[in-house]
Amino acid sequence: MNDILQSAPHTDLPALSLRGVSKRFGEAEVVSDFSLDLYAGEFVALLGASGSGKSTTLRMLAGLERPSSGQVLMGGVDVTDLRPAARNIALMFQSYALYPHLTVRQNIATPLRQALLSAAARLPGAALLSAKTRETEAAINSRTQSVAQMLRLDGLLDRKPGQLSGGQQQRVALARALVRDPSAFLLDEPLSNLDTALRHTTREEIRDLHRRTGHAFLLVTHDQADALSMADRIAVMIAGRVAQCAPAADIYHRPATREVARFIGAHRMNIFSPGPEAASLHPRGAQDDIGIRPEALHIDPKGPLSATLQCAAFHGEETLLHLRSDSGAELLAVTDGSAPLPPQGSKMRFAAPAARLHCFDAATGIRKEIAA
Ligand SMILES: Nc1ncnc2c1ncn2[C@@H]1O[C@H](COP(=O)(O)OP(=O)(O)OP(=O)(O)O)[C@@H](O)[C@H]1O
Repeated sequence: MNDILQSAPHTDLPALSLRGVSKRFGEAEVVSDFSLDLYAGEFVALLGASGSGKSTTLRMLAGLERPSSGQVLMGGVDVTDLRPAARNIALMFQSYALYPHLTVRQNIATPLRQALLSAAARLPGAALLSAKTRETEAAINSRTQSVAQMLRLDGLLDRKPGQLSGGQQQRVALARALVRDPSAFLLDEPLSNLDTALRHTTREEIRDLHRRTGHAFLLVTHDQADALSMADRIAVMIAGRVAQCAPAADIYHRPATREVARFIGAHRMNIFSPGPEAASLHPRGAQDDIGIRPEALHIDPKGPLSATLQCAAFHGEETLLHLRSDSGAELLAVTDGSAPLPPQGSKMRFAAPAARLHCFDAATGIRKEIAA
């Protein structure tokens, strides 16, 4: 009993590892040769477009799906063939599906009751008959109370889910996932049902929970703002493969491939194919692709890049300029929302600091370093 209530031992080995894991459904390989180490205390986000294989990866970690090849390890032990219940992993899905007829206390305690009490001992009144059941119930109650306190739910324990706000329900779901003190915590799009304001507070809460528990957290999301704001490292998944796994700032400033560059960033990176226009930004543009983020371009009458304003979209703090470059490429630039703008159809010129330019091999799309 105490084994389940105690924290997982902290070792130097990763809490969770994927070693060359692939998954095929029929002919289609939806996850290819995926390797990742997740240590206790780390928060990693698996970020990718819909269909890139994120949930399948998470399901293989949780034991809900068997890899076609490769291994899943926990604390260095091969768990590839272990069923979900035998892995000490908490999984939280998009819909947090609380039991509506149970109180918050009962909802949180359910995973422990199922793990620690027999079906007979879970019946109402069973605790009156057996001292052992009473002792287990007391331990479950105390653990429930401490997890509820951690998530600021202790004043709400006797309410039913229907009497809670969306954010409170979310915290109950987190508490229920945490109550068994898992060695890893997997979150599958946990914020997708929340409105914008609640999303911001819940991000903070999950981040805070991670700091306080010291567990290994893996978040699956298609929303880069969620990944950037919560995770220490982001694994960008493109078509079943990890295209890059690095801290958020590295992925933004030094994307490993053209695809990652286009995927990360509030606005899609401008990427020029080799030619005079790319070469006007950097000599390497004669043979390589040159990229520049819209937010790194600035209006400069003497700048090398000339384009025609197609339309401007005002967003308050900033204005998005949709332009067409002289070679006919679409171009996006961001300017200060308070700056006056020329009328549609005007010719404008832009410059970009050399340090903000990105260079990619035109054939493979792989990043090449360029001197600033
Ligand atoms: N049981 C299954 N049988 C066949 N194909 C499947 C199965 N589960 C997933 N797939 C396919 O595998 C691919 C990856 O799906 P997955 O759900 O892992 O992607 P995802 O990145 O999590 O997407 P989303 O963000 O939309 O949930 C998709 O093309 C999906 O249709």
